[in-house]
Amino acid sequence: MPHEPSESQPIAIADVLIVDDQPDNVVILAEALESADCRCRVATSGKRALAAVASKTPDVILLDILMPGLDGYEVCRQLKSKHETADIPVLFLSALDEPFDKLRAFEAGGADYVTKPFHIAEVRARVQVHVRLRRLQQALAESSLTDALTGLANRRRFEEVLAGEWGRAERRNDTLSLLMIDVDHFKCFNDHYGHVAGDDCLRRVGQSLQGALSRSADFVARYGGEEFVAVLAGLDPAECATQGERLRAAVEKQAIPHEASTAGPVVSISIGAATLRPNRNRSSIELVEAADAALYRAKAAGRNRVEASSAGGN
Ligand SMILES: Nc1nc2c(ncn2[C@@H]2O[C@H](COP(=O)(O)OP(=O)(O)OP(=O)(O)O)[C@@H](O)[C@H]2O)c(=O)[nH]1
Repeated sequence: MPHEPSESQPIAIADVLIVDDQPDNVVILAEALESADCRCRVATSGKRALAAVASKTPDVILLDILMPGLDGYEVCRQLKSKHETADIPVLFLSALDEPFDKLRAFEAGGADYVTKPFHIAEVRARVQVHVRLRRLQQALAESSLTDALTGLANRRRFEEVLAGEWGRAERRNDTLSLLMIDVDHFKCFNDHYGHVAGDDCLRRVGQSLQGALSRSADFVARYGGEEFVAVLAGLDPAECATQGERLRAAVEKQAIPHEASTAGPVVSISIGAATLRPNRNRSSIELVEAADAALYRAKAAGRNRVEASSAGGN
């Protein structure tokens, strides 16, 4: 369960970027915020602010509007137009106090607006609210991509990773492999040992799979139910089958008793392995279907084995 910051908890140190060309404002803000669990960085122009964000993503940005060169509105617009920086809350701090100015700030993507001369306690309180909301948003984003039972990536995350890796492999003219993994006779396991034991078994299988993948780029997810999936880049079909065999052996080595299985005395998995070289005439669905067909053959051939797709790596 992701940690959700609450009202009563102090927030962890927050990284705040102060963007203002007036040194006096910067000093007052930095002093007040650093005494309130914030680490402040300073940028004295719009251009420098964009560079500071690119080098390290802050939790909140305090942004002046009237600055030489890029003004605050434009800085905010540029941040909001990029996927990596779009979610950083921007709190405008400006001497402009007409409703029209404030509206422009919100239209540019601002999350809040404080007029100068500001009351420092108010700025501090608003920063804390935005840090808390940002942390909550990050925790929610994380949990929406995580499988609650096993802690592995979930199907949604898998779809994202597969699309990303497919594109990357296509650009590099590299191969992409998929392992479709299914626990053998899992219905019998549940019937024999109960669903709580079944859940524990799925957790342990997930851990084994994760632990057996050696390269940092290798990816494993729970596909759904008792099915898991792994995405591996840059392997030929034989290497992919070898990785599949590592996973199969890792689960078998856990030696989780499965008296009701006809595939063996312990919990085992069947794996369908497929490797393709992505190009623009192909879709990743082809890879999933090839691995799925190979998994079907692994089941039909007696389970507890790896079957490679006949599609090959080209
Ligand atoms: N305990 C538990 N069981 C689950 C979960 N998700 C799916 N299952 C069970 O997994 C079982 C899958 O059964 P089947 O699809 O018939 O497959 P199987 O018994 O593994 O048979 P084969 O795949 O042919 O070896 C069903 O009984 C589901 O209820 C879960 O999160 N926890």
